[in-house]
Formats: sequence, C-alpha cells, structure tokens
Amino acid sequence: MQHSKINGYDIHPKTRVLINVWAIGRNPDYWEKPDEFYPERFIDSSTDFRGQNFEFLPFGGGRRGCPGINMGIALVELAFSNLLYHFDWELPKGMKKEDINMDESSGLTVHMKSALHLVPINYNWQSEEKTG
Ligand code: HEM
Repeated sequence: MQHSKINGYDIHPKTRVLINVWAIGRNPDYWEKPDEFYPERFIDSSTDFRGQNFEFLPFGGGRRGCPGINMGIALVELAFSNLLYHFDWELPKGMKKEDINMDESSGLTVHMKSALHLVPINYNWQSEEKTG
C-alpha cells in the first residue's frame, strides 16, 4: 500500500487501520435518531447493507468484507420467518413495549444487556388454511 493522506492524516504503508463501524452507524449526520431501535428507518430507504453504502456496514466491505454474507442473510431470514410463521409473540403479562430494555453490551458481537423475554402463542396456520 502506498502512503496516503486522509482528512489531513498521514497513513504510512503497513499501518494497521481499525475502522469504528459502530460510530459510523450512529453518526447523526447520516442517521435520524441514531441511538433508537427504529428498524422502520429502512422502509423505502436506498441504504443497502452489502458494503456499498459506507454509513451502514454490518458485513464490513471491500476485500475483507464478510464472505458469509449470503449464508448469514439466509440463516437470519430462515430463523425469523419460522418463528413468526409458527407463533404470535406477546410480552409477559403487565409489560409494555416501552419497558423493553434496549441497552447493549459490547463484545465481539453486540448483545442485549438484559435478555428479551417473550411469550410464544401457538399460531395454528393449518386451521386457517382449511377455513380459507
Ligand atoms: C448475520 C450474520 C453475519 C454477520 C453480521 C457477519 C459480519 C461480519 C463482519 C462485520 C466481518 C468483518 C468484515 C470486515 O472486516 O470488513 C465478517 C468477516 C467474516 N465473516 Fe461474517 N458475518 C456473518 C455471517 C458469517 C457466516 C455465516 C460466515 C461463514 C459461514 C462468515 C464468515 C466470515 C469470515 C471468514 C470473515 C473474515 C473475512 C476476512 O477477514 O477476510 N460470516 N463478518
């Protein structure tokens, strides 16, 4: 790699550069309410997660981007679609959605600080199929 200058900083060959993707993903210049869990932000948005939009890099990007991206997406979709297809999900009695603690704990991957408790209600899709 050749010597480069980025935002006035000299990057010498063989420098190890660590990118703070977490901070980029919460930059208020690019994200409305960056600290809120607000997945609706992606409805009708052109921001893609495959590494071309640098404000959103869940799989990294470039030559060292995640090679398992397609498998990762398929696994997440398969798990979620099965859980949503077979069950309705409710909060434990007396709990409101505002009570869910969305704080994160950091580590190699991000986890919720306190476990999410949900009550699965069996969803009988077969009986619905019969009645139309
Ligand atoms: C939702 C699931 C997944 C997410 C969010 C994810 C995310 C990531 C991220 C952020 C990186 C670092 C990319 C970078 O440095 O630019 C990475 C690297 C990597 N991922 Fe994934 N990944 C997922 C699933 C998988 C799966 C299923 C596999 C393999 C079957 C996999 C294999 C790898 C490997 C081998 C690397 C290292 C690539 C390298 O350093 O050249 N990932 N992943």
